[in-house]
Amino acid sequence: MKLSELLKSVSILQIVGPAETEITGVNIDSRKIEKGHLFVAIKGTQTDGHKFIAKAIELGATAILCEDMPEEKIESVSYLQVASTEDVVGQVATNFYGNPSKKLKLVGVTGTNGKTTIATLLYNMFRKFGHRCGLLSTVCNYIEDEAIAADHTTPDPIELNHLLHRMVEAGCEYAFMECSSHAIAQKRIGGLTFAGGIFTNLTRDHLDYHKTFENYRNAKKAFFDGLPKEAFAITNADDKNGSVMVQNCKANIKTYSIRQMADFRAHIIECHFEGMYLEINGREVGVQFIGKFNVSNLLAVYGAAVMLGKNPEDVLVVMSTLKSVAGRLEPIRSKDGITAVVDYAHTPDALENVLNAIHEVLEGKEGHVITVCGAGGNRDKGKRPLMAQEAVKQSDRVIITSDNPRFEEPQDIINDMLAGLTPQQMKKVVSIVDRKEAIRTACMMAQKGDVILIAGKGHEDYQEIKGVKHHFDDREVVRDIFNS
Ligand SMILES: CC(=O)N[C@H]1[C@@H](OP(=O)(O)OP(=O)(O)OC[C@H]2O[C@@H](n3ccc(=O)[nH]c3=O)[C@H](O)[C@@H]2O)O[C@H](CO)[C@@H](O)[C@@H]1O[C@H](C)C(=O)N[C@@H](C)C(=O)N[C@H](CCC(=O)O)C(=O)O
Ligand SMILES: Nc1ncnc2c1ncn2[C@@H]1O[C@H](COP(=O)(O)OP(=O)(O)OP(=O)(O)O)[C@@H](O)[C@H]1O
Ligand SMILES: N[C@H](CCC[C@H](N)C(=O)O)C(=O)O
Ligand SMILES: [Mg+2]
Repeated sequence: MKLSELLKSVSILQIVGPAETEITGVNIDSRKIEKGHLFVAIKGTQTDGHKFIAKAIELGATAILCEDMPEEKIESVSYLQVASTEDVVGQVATNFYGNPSKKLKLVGVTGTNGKTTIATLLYNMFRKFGHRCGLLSTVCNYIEDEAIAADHTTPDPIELNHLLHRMVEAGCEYAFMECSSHAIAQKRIGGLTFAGGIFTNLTRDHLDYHKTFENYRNAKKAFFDGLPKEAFAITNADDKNGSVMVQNCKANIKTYSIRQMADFRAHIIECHFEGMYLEINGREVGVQFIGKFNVSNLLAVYGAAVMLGKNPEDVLVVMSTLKSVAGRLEPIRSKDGITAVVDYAHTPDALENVLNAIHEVLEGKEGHVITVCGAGGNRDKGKRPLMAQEAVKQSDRVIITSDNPRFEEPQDIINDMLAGLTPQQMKKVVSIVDRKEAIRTACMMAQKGDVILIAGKGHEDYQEIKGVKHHFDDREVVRDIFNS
């Protein structure tokens, strides 16, 4: 692609070197540069991409997009200066891959919890409607049936546009994606054209990165500020930030609620371990999910499907066939009548909700609740004591253990969690650093009718310790224990 074509709609402050050249690829990481690539130098949280300009050229970069012009320049290389590389990299990536989001109906989901669930259910639903679809999510990316491992919730702008381009090539009509707050703040979704946006909820998470709750909220809001007027924006009227999100949104705004008047409304008629019976906008439907929060998630799915032009009755028929997403309230039963539930709850709010869901189902029955949970290392420390409090509030026994310690000492993380508890609360808590031992202990404590919640890692099949991912899967561990 010609450099001028690649930089369409990008405001360039200065060009040094050849104004036109043929570009074979775009990269923000010097280590991935190949001959003929454009290297985009970005100032990051760990280092400054500008430091790797020389390295990129050595590897074959023929053009450099930067904020600061390097002092030493090479004659054959084009240097293009912009005010903010982060602001324009999305547009450049989109241009390079032929504007794939415009050729798809792209729906983005943002909020603290529920993104993976909603995006995945929409992908499953639209495939059941017979459409070719793509999915970008924390668990895995998909182009129709082809699974492509995901290492971020939202990929970097280059990979993101590459994946969307591959979806277009594969004949996809729809793409559903999660928009993490990091991704929005870092403009990974810059330049994309969305057909719709969904807001789930906003509670505490990622304050290590955003510093204040307000910054975190504004990052999410920026997604809705950027939606075009042709798009729809579906927001959760039950969340106190639901209306803030769409304050400056030009799109067609719709609301959903399980508590008040809204465009999309639902209430629970009946609930058991296998699922719920719901009324959605006046029609009844049986679903294979539990938990009030899943009613909200399903409403968001319903709303988006209707806004994408589907007939409400058909949507409910397909909805009744949808199954829970990997590692989200995934039940595993023992021969002796114990139920383990593996869930990805890794915020105080998610823990509260998941435990609520378990109690809603247990209501009137004998069983106790035993919770196994930890907190991730090198992430928001403030959430740790709050997570322990939530676990203790609604469990009969709690085993505090390790999640992904990353570069922290596991015992330090556990201590941060325990610091949130009173001596009285401590009486129902034990801490066991080794996660497998913690799960085994919970299984030993449990009796017929009890529920063991294993929270935090959901679908993850690894435990990340000091930069190394060791194989670890909560579901596998609990199945082995149940079968032995
Ligand atoms: C804090 C954070 O989000 N960091 C992301 C950010 O990296 P950064 O700003 O720290 O980059 P940096 O390491 O300082 O490097 C600056 C620039 O120099 C470049 N570089 C660096 C080294 C080199 O040799 N050559 C080179 O060119 C880098 O490619 C980069 O462009 O931009 C990178 C490219 O997009 C991301 O890979 C990286 O994700 C890190 C690894 C990460 O762990 N992110 C997590 C927190 C994250 O993004 N999570 C959210 C989900 C959270 C949720 O659950 O909601 C996600 O979307 O996955
Ligand atoms: N609507 C919701 N409200 C509150 N909690 C929820 C909701 N949906 C799911 N959860 C809880 O949050 C956990 C994570 O759900 P999910 O993976 O769908 O969220 P996410 O927003 O994609 O998370 P991440 O930011 O880590 O990608 C679930 O395992 C469940 O415990
Ligand atoms: N995407 C989230 C996932 C957290 C999952 C939990 N298992 C942890 O490691 O903290 C994050 O990176 O904060
Ligand atoms: Mg997710």
